[in-house]
Parts: sequence; C-alpha cells; structure tokens
Amino acid sequence: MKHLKNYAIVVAAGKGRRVGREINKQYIKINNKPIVAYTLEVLQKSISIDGIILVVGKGEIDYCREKIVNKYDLAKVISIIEGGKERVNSVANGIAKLPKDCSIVIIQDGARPFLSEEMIEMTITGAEEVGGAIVAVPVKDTIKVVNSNMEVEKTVDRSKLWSIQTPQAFKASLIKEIYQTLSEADKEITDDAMLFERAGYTVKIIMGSYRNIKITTPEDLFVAEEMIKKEKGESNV
Ligand SMILES: Nc1ccn([C@@H]2O[C@H](COP(=O)(O)OP(=O)(O)OP(=O)(O)O)[C@@H](O)[C@H]2O)c(=O)n1
Ligand SMILES: C[C@](O)(CO)[C@H](O)COP(=O)(O)O
Repeated sequence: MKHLKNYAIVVAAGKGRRVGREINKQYIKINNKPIVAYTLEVLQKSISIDGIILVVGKGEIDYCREKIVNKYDLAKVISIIEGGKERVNSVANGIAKLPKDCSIVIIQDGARPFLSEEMIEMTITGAEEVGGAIVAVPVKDTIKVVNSNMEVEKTVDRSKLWSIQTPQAFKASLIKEIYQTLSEADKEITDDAMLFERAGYTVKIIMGSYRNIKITTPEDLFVAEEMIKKEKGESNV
C-alpha cells in the first residue's frame, strides 16, 4: 500500500499593513531571526510533517529561498510559491500544489510563530478522526455588540465563544474538493475551517494557547519579543 503523508501549507503572502513596518511583517526579525523562520522551524522539527509548501508575496520567492529556507536549513520545504489577493486565495494556491500522496494537510499562518509540535500532533489526530481540527482558546473578555453610533446593543453569552488560531488540519481529499468551489464572494473567508463548516463537515476544537498569538499589530510584536527573550532567559519579565 502507498504510504500517505502529511503536508503543511504556510501562508506568508500578506502585506502586514496593521503592523505598519516597511518590510512585510513575516520578515521582521525577533532576536535576529525572521518571524516566519520561527514558524517554519516548528513544522520542520515535527515528526508528523513530511513536507512544507511556503506561500509568499509577489517577487519574494528568491529572497525566501535564500534568506529563510536555505539559511535556516528548512529541508522539508518542497515548494515556495506566490500567494493571492486575500489569505483564502493564498491557501488555494498552496492546496493546488499539494502532492498526490497527501493524507492530512495542516494550514498555518506564517505570522503565528508560537505554534507547538503538540498542536500539530493533536490537530492531525483530530482531522483523522472527524475530518477537520483547529486550535482555539476560550474568549476571555466580555463581548458586546455595538452599533454604528458606538452604543451597546447587547452583551453576548461568551460561554460558547472561542478565539480561533492556527494550525488547522483537514483531510486533504475534503479540503481539495471544498477549495474547488471557491468564488469571488468568498473573499471574506478568514479561516479555512469556515469553508469546511459551510460544506457540512465536522470541525473539532483543540485547546490552543494564549501564547499562540498572530503578529497583527505593533503590540503583538512587543509581546512576541518579550516571550522569545523570556524563553532564552534574557528578560526580567
Ligand atoms: N493575501 C494574503 C493575506 C494574508 N496571508 C497570510 O495569512 C496570515 C494571516 O493574515 P493577516 O494577519 O491578516 O496578515 P496580513 O494580511 O499580512 O495583515 P494586514 O491585514 O495587517 O495587512 C499571515 O501569515 C499572512 O501572511 C497570505 O498568505 N496572503
Ligand atoms: C486564520 C486566523 O489565524 C484565525 O484567527 C486568522 O483569521 C487569519 O488572519 P486575519 O487577521 O483574520 O485576516
């Protein structure tokens, strides 16, 4: 029987506008290493990942091959390809490049460098069991619905609300089929599980970590720097 494999798609083709730096946020260095290299290193180390497809911005392929993949010995990276207009289009480009022997695919934000090997293992197991599994944490704040006049309409019951992260893992056969139905109207899709849910498939929640932040605004960069310093024993925090 043919041995089936698990592949990761790392999407790093965004512009990082909200961080507001001149370079794309995934290449900002923390402790002298680009953010996306931290993300890729965890996948490289995972015994459950056989190969990685790295999706990057227009004109960034050569830079990524030289300054990220070769420099940090990321030998599992099998393709570096160009992304699309929205995140969902970058994921679609990655899915189109999946090798035929792919059993489970893990989709990971390049800008979320604190994933762990345990999250990878648990989402793969969850996807094998029910089709899809995503990492998430319970919402901590009180959540209110606010109208356009900045007045509170109501307070939502947060007991069922979870904040969604990556990694997100799916049976490759199902996610390939779903992404074939993608249309222009799907540009509002903010994670891969949304399409999976819409198609009626089950998505299991795996407990994530409040450390597993996405670098979205300048404050996240500060927090990420402090967490990395602390891991290396260089901080008083
Ligand atoms: N067209 C896009 C948009 C986003 N991403 C990736 O999807 C992840 C999550 O996206 P987000 O944090 O929204 O990144 P940006 O789009 O870069 O941020 P911003 O909206 O601030 O410009 C990031 O790793 C980003 O690089 C992508 O591959 N292709
Ligand atoms: C997929 C994701 O990380 C889940 O939180 C996120 O939705 C992607 O980024 P965005 O900031 O919502 O565009």
